This record gives sequence, C-alpha cells and structure tokens, in this order.
Amino acid sequence: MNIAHILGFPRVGFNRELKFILESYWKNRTSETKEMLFKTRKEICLKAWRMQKLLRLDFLTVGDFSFYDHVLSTLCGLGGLPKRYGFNVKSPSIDNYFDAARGINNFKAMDLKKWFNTNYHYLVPEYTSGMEFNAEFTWLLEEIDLAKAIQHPIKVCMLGPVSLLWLGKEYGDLSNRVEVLPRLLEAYKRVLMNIKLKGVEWVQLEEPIASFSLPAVWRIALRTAYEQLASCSPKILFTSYYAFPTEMYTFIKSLPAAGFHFDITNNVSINQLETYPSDKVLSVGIVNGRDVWKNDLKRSIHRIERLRSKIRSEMWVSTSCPLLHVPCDLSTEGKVSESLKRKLSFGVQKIQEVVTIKEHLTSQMSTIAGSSLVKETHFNPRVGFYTEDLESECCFKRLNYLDRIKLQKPISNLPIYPTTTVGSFPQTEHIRKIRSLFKKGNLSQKEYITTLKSEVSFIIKKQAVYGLDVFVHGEVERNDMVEYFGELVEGFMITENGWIQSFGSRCTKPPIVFKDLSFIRPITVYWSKYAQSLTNKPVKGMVTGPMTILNWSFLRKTQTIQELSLQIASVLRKEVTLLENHGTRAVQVDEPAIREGLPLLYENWNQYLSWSVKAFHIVSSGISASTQIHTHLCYSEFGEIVDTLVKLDTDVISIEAARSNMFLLEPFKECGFTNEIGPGVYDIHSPMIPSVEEVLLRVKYITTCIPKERIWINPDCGLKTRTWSQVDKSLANMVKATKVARLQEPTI
Ligand code: MET
Ligand SMILES: [Zn+2]
Repeated sequence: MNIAHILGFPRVGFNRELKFILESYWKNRTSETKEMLFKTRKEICLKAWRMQKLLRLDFLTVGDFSFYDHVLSTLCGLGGLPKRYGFNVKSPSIDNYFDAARGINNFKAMDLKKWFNTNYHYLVPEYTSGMEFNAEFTWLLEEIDLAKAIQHPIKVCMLGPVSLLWLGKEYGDLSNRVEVLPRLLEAYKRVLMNIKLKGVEWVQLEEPIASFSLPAVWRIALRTAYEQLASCSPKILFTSYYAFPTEMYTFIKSLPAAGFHFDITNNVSINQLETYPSDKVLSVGIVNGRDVWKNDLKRSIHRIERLRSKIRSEMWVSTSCPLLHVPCDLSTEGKVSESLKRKLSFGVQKIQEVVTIKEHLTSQMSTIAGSSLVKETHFNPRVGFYTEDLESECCFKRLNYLDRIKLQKPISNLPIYPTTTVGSFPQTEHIRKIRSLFKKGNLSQKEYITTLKSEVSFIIKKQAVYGLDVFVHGEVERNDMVEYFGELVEGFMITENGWIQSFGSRCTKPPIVFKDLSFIRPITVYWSKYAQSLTNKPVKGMVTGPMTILNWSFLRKTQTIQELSLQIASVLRKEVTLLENHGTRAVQVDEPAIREGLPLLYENWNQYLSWSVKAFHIVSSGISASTQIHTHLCYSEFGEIVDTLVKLDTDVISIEAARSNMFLLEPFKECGFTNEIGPGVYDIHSPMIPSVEEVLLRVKYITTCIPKERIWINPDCGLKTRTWSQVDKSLANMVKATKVARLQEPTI
C-alpha cells in the first residue's frame, strides 16, 4: 500500500473563480479578459495541486481542469470539434471552443446531455465519416509543465477513447461511430506519447462506460484500444467509476493495462476482487466521491485489510470517482452546526480521508482518531407515519385524461398552439443583489418583498406585451429551483459555499438532507397568488418535482430514495393543494432530473421509475380534475423512458427538443401519448435569437409528429440565464411564428 491518490478535484475553484472569469470573458472578449481567463486556470490548478501535496497525496492529479466541460476539452484537444463552425480544428482557439459549446451566429451549440447518473452535463461529440483528429492537446501538455513546478509526482488523467466515442453521436453518413476508433486511437497515441516524453509515469484513462454491461462491439473496441495504447503510453491506470463493473469485471481485468481503478463504495462485495491479477496495480475507490458524508474509516480500513489478505497485487487508495460532484471544502462553512459538520466531508476532507486510510494501512497504526461513523440519527416519527399512510393508500390516480380535458377546456379557453414559457425569467444583477442584501441582513423583509413584487409585476406585464397565453410568475424569489425548496422544507440543510459545477459556468448548491422531510409552511403560494392577482390570464403555479429535488440534493445514506421520495412528495402534494385553494388553475411540477437518477444497471430501472411515477402521482393527484397539471423535462435522452413520462399522465408536458433537432418527438409519437405536449421551439442555453422562420419551421415539423390540437409552443427551458433583451426578441419571435402558424390553420 504505497499510494494515496484522487481521480480529480473540483475545477470550479474554491470560490467559483472559474464561473466568474468565464462570465466576464463571454461578456467582453478582450485580450485582457482572455489573459485573466488563462491566469485563473493557472491559479485554480496550482491551488488544487499545492493542496494535494500538502495533504500528502502521492500524486498530483493533472488534467482534471477544463474551461467548460472535460468531454469537450478532450475532443477539442484531439482536434475533433465539429467542422460546421468553420474554424480550424487542427489548432482550435479558446473562442472556437466556447463557440462550439455555446453556439455562434447561425450555428447552434453542440448537444448537451447529462453525464451518466449525475447532474453534470457534457457536450455530445459529433462523429462524421472521414473525421480526423490532428491536434496535440496543448492545454493538457501546458498543465503538465505547470504542475512540474510543484515538484511532486504527477499522474495525468484523461477521458479514455472508448468512453469519448460512446458518449457521442453519428452525424452525416457515418453509420456506426466505432468506425472512427482507429483514427481516434492514433490521436490518443500521439498525445500519450507526448505525455510520456514529459516524464509522466502514470496516466489515468477514464472509462466510466465500463460500469455498463457493454455489447460485444464495444468490448472489442475497448480491447483494441488498450492493446494499441499500452505500448506507447505511460503506465495506464484503467479507471472505471460510478459503480463496480460487476458484469464486465472479468473482461476488464484482462485488458492490457498496468492497473485498474474500481469504485468499491455502496456495499460492493470485495470478494468479487479475489481473482485480481497479482501483477497489476489495484486502485480501490473507497471514499465516496458522490456523497458529502464522512467516511467510516474503521470499516474502510477493515475492508481493505480483508482485501489485502486475499490478493497479492500492489494496492492504491482513492476516492470512488473524480471529486467533481462534491463541494471543495467544508471548513469554510460558517452556518453548518458543529454537530452536523462532524458528519460531513467535502473535497478537501475526502482527500484527508484517503490519506488517513493509506497511512494507517502503511504504518499499521492500531487506532485512528474520529474514525467511527457518526450515525444520522434524526427520525421524525410523524413523518414516518405520514409516508406509511401514503404507501398504503391504494390510489393516487386522477380522473382519466379524456374526462379531465373536458373539464379543463372551458376554463382555460386557449387558442390552438397555446404559447407559454417554462417558468423562470432573467435573474438580473438587480435581483441577485437584492437577494444577497436580504440574506446578509442589509435589506428588510418588507423592502425585499416589495422589490420582488415589482419584479413579478414587471414580468406579468412583459408576458402580456409578448402576447403569451399562459403566464408564469417568473421565479424571481428563487435562487435555484431546488435550493429554494430546500430552504423552506424541514429536513434540508443549505450550505453557504457548497457549489458544484453543472457545466461551463453553471453551478448548483445542492441542499443536504439530514433528517426526515416535512411540510412547515407554504413554499410558492405567496408569489403565485400575487402574480395571478395581476392578470386574467392563467398563471401556472411552479413547483419542483420530487425526484428532481432528491436527485439534485445530497441524500442521507440511511434512507432509500423510495422513502425520501414519499416524504418529499407528501410535502409537495400539500403545496399543490394550497396553490389550487388560492386560485391557481394550472400547476407545473418540474421533473428535469427524473432521468438522471436512473441506476446505471438496466435491471434496476423499473424499480426507480415506478417510485418516480408514484411520487409524481402523490404530488399531482390531490387537486381537482379541472386544474391542469404540467410538467417540464430537459437535457436528457428521454427516448428510453418515454413510457414512464406517459405514465406521469400530466395534462401538458414541455420538453427540451430544440437542441437535439426534435429528436425526442419520434418516441412520443410511437408510444401512444394522448395528452398535450410543448416541445421546446428554441434553445435557451444559447444567446442566439431564434428567427421567426426558424421557429415556424420547428412548429411545422412538430405538427408532423403530434396532432395540432395537442401542441403547445414554448422555449425549451427556463429563461433565467438570458438577458432581457434576448428574451424580448426571442419570445416576440416565438409568438409571431405561432400567429403565422395559426393563420395557416384556418379550419381550426
Ligand atoms: C432545469 S428546468 C428549469 C425549470 C424551471 N421552471 C425554470 O424555468 O427555470
Ligand atoms: Zn429545463
């Protein structure tokens, strides 16, 4: 046992330095801001490496930084950016890189997709036939040089070729992206050779797809890749994570790598590793990189000791996965109670745990301080009884859809192709400032509420000017769609600085569930009620759905997601009922994260999906059939779970579609979905303004998949990241295009 290492540290910086410099660079692309951008990268990396050395990790892990997303960085570094942007893919500039990520002029951004079962998003590589990879990954080579200054052994990490290929899509006449593998491997060989020339001994090639049960063609791709890379690369640590690759284990360990990393958290039986080859390094990911709870060091050490008695190979200790999904440091959290702090562990603390385990095993010390797991003991019996009631209640179904719609139509009296938005409107500097002043106690509650009310009123007026049919209140009171609920539901803890990257400059601060969840006060009613009082148009109530709240929070280890989903669903059910009592005629229950909670192994999907549907029904079935239930989903491949989305049985579903060319509509068409649907008609993640013609084309296309009377027109997600000037133009064009489409439907 001679190595303690991590698979990567959060790249966003201890104080979200990356976010702030990115936003300032995008706003103002000058040579000064560009210089600052590169300087910030240097500072973030150096700080992380210095800390890794200080905390006695045996390697600095280099290559975990990325300006936007590591999939895009790897692709761009190898020369694989799509040619359609018209730039030189051989020596892409930072601007080319951002343009591919965010779109430019008439070129839409690359697709964005959820990264495995996490809330991180990656840009989907576009593979074409004859595609070449001729770049040298200079950013990575620069980072290696930079890290050398720290004078500590370096291990380079890089996304592996087969996962990079798997994560992409075929474009043009390429029928199977595996065909691109030989050229991709040439590029990897070149880059790995250059890394070796820099004197680096180990490279961590990450193949998270190894946790899936891969079809034969992809196994062959893995074998081909690693057979070819082994000879010209530094020693390869083949790295899988997010789950132990039970099904692929025998195959994986036969690959020609110098070592393997496995995630052994979540009660993976170490007996599975008994047959591990003695001539390969075994890196055990025993400190969970996905949760925020302190490691049970005694148990970990015991497990590793047992493992060591069974196998003869050299063993390394590590985190289960890169630390991308946890906040940087717990020690700066001022408001977390000391008793809770003792149970928590963020990035820095996880490194300390890894080092403690390794040092304990190396020195054979008999005791370790603070080693036992502090149990999460809070249990609220009232909540326990309530969720039991929910479980036993046999029916959370609403009246069937065709009968509901009869009751809803006369109330809503909407035109064909009703227009709406997904919920949020620009979160301006002003709103942020007001919120921060209020939080710091520098603004009274009265002033805060008055200001937000005037914002809501402004947003209502704007929607009237655009000519939308169904309004929203704009979500100005919410810093974030999950954190806001976390603040107002009993059982969540909100950190001050617990940020994690979602993609690019987007970060979230997931609440931490630390005790049973229960309703304490209305969450959204005040704002919905106020907004509705300003207009005769229906204003949608806006609630974040149960699975999204859970998937975007850190959960307790002692409870299943099923138990927690019942608790949060019962809280939201009450909220939705209150919204209805206060005159709301339509409630949107957002579930953008429903898909990302899917277990990695297919055999466990059904159970998760049925819990999700049940939780949704609990939330949506406490109100009358005449109140419309909407939901919104975005940024995932929903194709595989469309039947679950159908089971949610919402009256209206709005879904991301613009960025993936309406690809999602096909599965909806095929699975007999009878309710209404609003496929997003433009991509809100890009600053580009959709033209009337462009929107009209999309509407036309939608009509070829969905009967006209069931189509809604909306953007593909909330507008909070856009500026008012972008929103004004985009929504005006969206409504204009809808009016043209309506005129072309004289019979309806
Ligand atoms: C990530 S989905 C966002 C939905 C939310 N209602 C919003 O408009 O921001
Ligand atoms: Zn969305």
